[in-house]
Amino acid sequence: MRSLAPPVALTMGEPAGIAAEITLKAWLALRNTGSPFFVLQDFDHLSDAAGALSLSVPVISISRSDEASEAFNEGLPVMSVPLKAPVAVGRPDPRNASSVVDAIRLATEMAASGPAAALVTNPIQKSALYEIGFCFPGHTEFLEHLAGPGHRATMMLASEQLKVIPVSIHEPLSAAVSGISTAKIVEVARAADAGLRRDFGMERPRLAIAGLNPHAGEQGSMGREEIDVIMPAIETLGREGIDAHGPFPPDTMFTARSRAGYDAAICMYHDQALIPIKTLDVDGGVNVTLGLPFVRTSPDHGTALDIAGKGIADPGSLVAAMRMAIRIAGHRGKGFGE
Ligand SMILES: NC(=O)c1ccc[n+]([C@@H]2O[C@H](COP(=O)([O-])OP(=O)(O)OC[C@H]3O[C@@H](n4cnc5c(N)ncnc54)[C@H](O)[C@@H]3O)[C@@H](O)[C@H]2O)c1
Ligand SMILES: N[C@H](C(=O)O)[C@H](O)COP(=O)(O)O
Repeated sequence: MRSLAPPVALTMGEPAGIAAEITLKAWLALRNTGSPFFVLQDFDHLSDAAGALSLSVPVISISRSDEASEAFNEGLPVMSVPLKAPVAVGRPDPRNASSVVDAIRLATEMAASGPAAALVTNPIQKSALYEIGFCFPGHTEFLEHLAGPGHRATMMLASEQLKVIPVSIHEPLSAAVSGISTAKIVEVARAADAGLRRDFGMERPRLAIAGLNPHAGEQGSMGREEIDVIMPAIETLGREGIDAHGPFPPDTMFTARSRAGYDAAICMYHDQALIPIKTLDVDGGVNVTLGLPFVRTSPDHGTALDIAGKGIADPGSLVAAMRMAIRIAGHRGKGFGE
């Protein structure tokens, strides 16, 4: 099948991790589906990885994104972003960090200006990037910066069974807890509501707002954040016409029965959100950034340095990220059907 829509741009991620392996496997899964993508990666590194892992994937060099759709049925299109140092499996090399960042910048530019329908990012090893002065805790914050003033990035992780949006992202738990405010909860819930309408076609998303404390505070006897901070946010959201309810006890709000009652959970901190979704379906979960002027998704896992080069990496989450990026691009009028 051939697609007339622009291809998806995929970044290289951490070269010492599993990114090349899951990229090659994603091509095997998505070839002939009419959902072309190309990867910004070092050509030789990818070819070597295909050989070392015995994956029968022809790697095709392209210089422009519009060559990708034609090439995709024959092999994996690669727009070369050369690495600076040889890749040692499982051991990130800061000399390659600038290429990792360049790939994100280039792919973002293409997703923002039209040559790519969406941006999908492979996992990065943040510690390796910090060594060259990269000062963002993750893609989410970096992409918000690249999007420019007026854009607020909101992290959502989504699977068939659950969507979660944490109020704070990459900060220590103590700071996340002390930093919870009514204003932040309202801001994130508004972004979730808008993002679910725009990118997922929901008419009136039902948001479940998590509590912070055991038993959602047990009427104030186990913490007062629910009464003093979270409830006022829910009341504000209700006045704005946003369907938000809670605060729900965090230990039971992710059961199958509870999940049937809402479309997305607004969680008070990173792990409250990400533990349930990764536990339920790490191979089908996708990290989506809401609120950007371009579409961005990512697998929900990291660089998996411990299994790099072993041939056992599961490409499921990357494939799900590709499919979700294409669906969102379709909702935004940029994409194509599968
Ligand atoms: N989107 C991103 O860029 C992203 C997301 C999460 C973590 N990270 C980064 O990744 C690095 C490592 O993080 P971590 O160790 O917490 O999490 P991780 O997801 O890399 O690994 C956790 C465990 O899951 C396994 N695993 C991960 N992906 C797998 C796959 N596709 N198939 C089979 N097994 C898989 C790993 O082998 C490991 O045992 C950190 O630097 C972190 O910041 C990046
Ligand atoms: N918080 C994410 C997770 O734990 O899966 C991960 O760090 C990715 O974040 P970015 O998409 O901002 O890189």
